[in-house]
Amino acid sequence: MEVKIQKTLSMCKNLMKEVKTWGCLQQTGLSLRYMMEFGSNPTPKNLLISAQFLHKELPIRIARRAIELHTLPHGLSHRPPVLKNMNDEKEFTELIKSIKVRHNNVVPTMALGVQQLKNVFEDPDEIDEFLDRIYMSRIGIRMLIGQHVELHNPNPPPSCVGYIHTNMSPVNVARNASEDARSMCYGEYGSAADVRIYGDPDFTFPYVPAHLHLMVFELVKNSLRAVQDHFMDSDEVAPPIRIITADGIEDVTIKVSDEGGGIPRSGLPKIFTYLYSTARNASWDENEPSDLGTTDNISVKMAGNGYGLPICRLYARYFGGDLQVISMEGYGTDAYLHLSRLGDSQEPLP
Ligand SMILES: Nc1ncnc2c1ncn2[C@@H]1O[C@H](COP(=O)(O)OP(=O)(O)OP(=O)(O)O)[C@@H](O)[C@H]1O
Repeated sequence: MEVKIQKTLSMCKNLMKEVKTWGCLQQTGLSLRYMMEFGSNPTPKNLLISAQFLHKELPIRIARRAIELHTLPHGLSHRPPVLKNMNDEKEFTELIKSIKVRHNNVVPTMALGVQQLKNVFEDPDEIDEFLDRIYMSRIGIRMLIGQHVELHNPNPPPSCVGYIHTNMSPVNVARNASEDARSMCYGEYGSAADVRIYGDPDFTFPYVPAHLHLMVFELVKNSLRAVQDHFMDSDEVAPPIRIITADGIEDVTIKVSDEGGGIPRSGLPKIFTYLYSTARNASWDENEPSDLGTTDNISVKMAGNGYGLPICRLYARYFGGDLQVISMEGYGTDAYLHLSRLGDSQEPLP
């Protein structure tokens, strides 16, 4: 028995040593343009180069996050939901192979741990900055793994290089995302405001449709909810939500405008913080299934987690864009989603 314990302890020590070694190495950020150009020619030689890159890059990125998790204040890394994942460290090598699947649970697991410690943190910025780094890193890791896996697809969909659509129509993606958000709204409220989309459906640029779908879905969902609540006791027909797309030289910008009563000025600084939600059903249930963190949806309800806006902004920033929210209390809200169309900015690596 003692020999077994000694053996396990020595394995753990070696593993920690290895994590530290990897965690000290420099991360390498890629740009959308590079991923697209490299991926458009998936020859055996390029697949090998890609695999060699991931083989080195993933341990570095994961090790950096593992080190940060270990050094968290207030014992966050010892909360039961977080610990569950930390045990996986022991199978680090195996874990790299199945990393994408494992990462499916990182967001809800961390969110639950953070929720349990919500009142313990003296400085709320501390936890927001930490979560930003964790989730940004996660977006990058999933993008890299997804790109590599998709490059093996012998019949890729037309105009697709891995996750990147070389001719993505923002108007079409916005239409699909809005319909998905409206369906959810119907399910929860029994009705949903119209969504009108303005812009040229034939205009295209290279981007990741799953990312844009997620962002527009979250913004429209917020607007639909605001309109529903604002016009709840009114006989007036709920005013439509307007989505305007503009193609500039630097950015493609998508504006989501609603007349849902806006956000009080005092509340604005909080909307990009995690866990801030004014939803009546704001609740965290350990047993409740959640889609938080998949590329397609980050929430299964209209509202309640307070994750929509901060995660949406991370997706926008990942490829060099940004998200701004401007509001007129008593009238409505405009969300400006800026997507960098040049695709040259390197991944922001925390
Ligand atoms: N268009 C909007 N109109 C009015 N308030 C808004 C709007 N968008 C966001 N908000 C406010 O910002 C808060 C945070 O939004 P966020 O999307 O981050 O989380 P949520 O919608 O509450 O929950 P979820 O994680 O399920 O998206 C909302 O609870 C709401 O109070």
